[in-house]
Amino acid sequence: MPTAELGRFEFESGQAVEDLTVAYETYGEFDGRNAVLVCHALTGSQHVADSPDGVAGQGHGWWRSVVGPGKAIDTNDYFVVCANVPGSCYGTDGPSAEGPDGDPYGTDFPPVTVGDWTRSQRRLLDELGVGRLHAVVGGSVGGMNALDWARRFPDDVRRVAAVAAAPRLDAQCLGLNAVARRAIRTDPDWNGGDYYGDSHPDRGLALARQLGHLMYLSKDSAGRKFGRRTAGREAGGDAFPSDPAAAFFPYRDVESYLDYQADQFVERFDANSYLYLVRAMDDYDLAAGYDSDAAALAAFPGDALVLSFTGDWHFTVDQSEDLAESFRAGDASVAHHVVDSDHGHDAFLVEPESVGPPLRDFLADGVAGRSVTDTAESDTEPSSYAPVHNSLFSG
Ligand SMILES: CC(=O)SCCNC(=O)CCNC(=O)[C@H](O)C(C)(C)COP(=O)(O)OP(=O)(O)OC[C@H]1O[C@@H](n2cnc3c(N)ncnc32)[C@H](O)[C@@H]1OP(=O)(O)O
Ligand SMILES: N[C@@H](CCO)C(=O)O
Repeated sequence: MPTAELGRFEFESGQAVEDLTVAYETYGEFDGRNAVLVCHALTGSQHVADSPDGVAGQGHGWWRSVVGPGKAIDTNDYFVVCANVPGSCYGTDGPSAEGPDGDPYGTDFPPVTVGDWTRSQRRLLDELGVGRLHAVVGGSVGGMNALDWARRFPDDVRRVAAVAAAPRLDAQCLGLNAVARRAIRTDPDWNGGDYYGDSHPDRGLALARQLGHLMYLSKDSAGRKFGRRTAGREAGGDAFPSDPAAAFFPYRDVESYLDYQADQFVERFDANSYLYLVRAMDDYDLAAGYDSDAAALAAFPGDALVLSFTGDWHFTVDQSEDLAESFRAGDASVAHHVVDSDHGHDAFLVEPESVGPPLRDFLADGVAGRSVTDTAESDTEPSSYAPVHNSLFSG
């Protein structure tokens, strides 16, 4: 696994680490003009495409249907770079990494922000000899990371694609994320973040992720996947305490799914990293330090693709339309491409057939790309694309 030692790195919090290690992957050959930075989502890794050496676990590229030889982001044409963000746990320094005293940092690791991710990526690209990027592409909080590039380094990137993203999280998602973090911190095994070498706070992390999964589904996708079906009780994990009355009631398919996903997740992710990265997402505000989103993006002269999904209530089509309007106010050429999908937020991960063509053509020809559509040119009012399910709790 390639890593770069980036030297002293000062975080936006003012705290620093003396020698920041960043784990990254590259795919394809660099020709001086073809570098594409892909920014991963919350719990993703640097392994965006399948690795030729077949790394285990997260080596199974999380966007392998979109990035690779002959894929939409074609590694025969582009030099793709993906780096694990600071605070995460796939080889870049974060709470589970070894600190100066030889023990894991735990919660002594500095708080991280999306801006820290962008600055660490800039430093990594300098190490790799990449100056101006052809494009930055990111999904979900990776899309926020891509927007941060347009704001922070507007002359360093020709094209920016923000997929299933938004300028900031809304109050409902902030609330759910706050509860998710509490689930981790109230697990007795969390122990103030000092649990390495001991029992990990798996139950807290499982609950946090289950809340996350519910945010990434839509009512339609959850209804289609599970309905109200009953699952075999033997399918359930025994991680959580039960009560005698529970035996009278069904253990449902949706519960079984959440238990299964949580079991998988606690095997691959660190609880402190989850706390750190969710906070970074919550904290991100495109307009921070500016009067407005438009002012924050005003210096970006390139092409911008805003790609949203009708079934996504985590980052809504309306938020993407506002973002596109903010780009339109400046010098950027922008297209807001709306995908009609009931998959929910994770549509960007599971619908390569919808995401691939506009991304491919945007990388090739910018907003003039053949498959790229724009709400400003469509007959349909953007608001008519608004997701039906604005609230997790609406009837
Ligand atoms: C960059 C990044 O995003 S990070 C890395 C990838 N992303 C994530 O891990 C995010 C969290 N995961 C997800 O959101 C989704 O699982 C995705 C997006 C990765 C895949 O979505 P889908 O293809 O729709 O798969 P789905 O969510 O239905 O999960 C399928 C798994 O759940 C299991 N499953 C489905 N229904 C049930 C059920 N009722 N009970 C128990 N298990 C179930 C399936 O057997 C399957 O197991 P497998 O993965 O071992 O084969
Ligand atoms: N499900 C993805 C996207 C979250 O926004 C992840 O966990 O990384």
